[in-house]
Amino acid sequence: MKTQIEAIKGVIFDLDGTLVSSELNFSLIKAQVGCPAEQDLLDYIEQLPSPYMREEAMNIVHQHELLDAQSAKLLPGVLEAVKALQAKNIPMAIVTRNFDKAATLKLQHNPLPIEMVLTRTEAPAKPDPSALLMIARQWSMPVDNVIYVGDYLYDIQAAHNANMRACLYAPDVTPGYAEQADFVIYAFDELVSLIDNYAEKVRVC
Ligand SMILES: O=C(O)COP(=O)(O)O
Repeated sequence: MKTQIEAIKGVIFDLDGTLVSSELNFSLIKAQVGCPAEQDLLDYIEQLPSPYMREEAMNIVHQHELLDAQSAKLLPGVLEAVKALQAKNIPMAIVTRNFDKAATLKLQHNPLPIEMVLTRTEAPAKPDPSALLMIARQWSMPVDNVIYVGDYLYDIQAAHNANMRACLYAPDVTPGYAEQADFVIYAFDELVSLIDNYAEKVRVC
């Protein structure tokens, strides 16, 4: 049986560790809010028993995120790749687990020609696919035509939860979960070649 591979017509990016550098120390943040190392930080905060405890914990997270925003820098090759995709009229968006103020600051300090940005303030955090699906809907684009590019397991999971293809950006070490991604890139110029290979025509294998 032939499998049809849909063309890539839209690209959604993760923010931290993909477009910009991040020094968020999750071990430290978890220790400060009392979250067990193996538990997801946001899930842990959400299940805290009182609004006061949730607010206190979230304030700590916000402080770390705002501090991180001061030092975030565009990663190598990002601007060139984004401009190349813009020149090809590929719609682009950003989905991040950051809260809105931190994401806004990071992008103010590191401007990119990408207007649509969804944070955990606007949509449930990854690996929930809601933000990715909202963007595909906004673009009126089938999810098969959209790729999500990120550097972490949650990014792969969110893409697959949205029935999109997942592209892992792994510039340093290739993690074990890389095998779950549909594509792995080690540098940003590879993304442009990837889109070129998949943008023009629907390939059948
Ligand atoms: O703040 C985080 O948890 C990570 O942010 P990201 O989704 O942009 O990688």
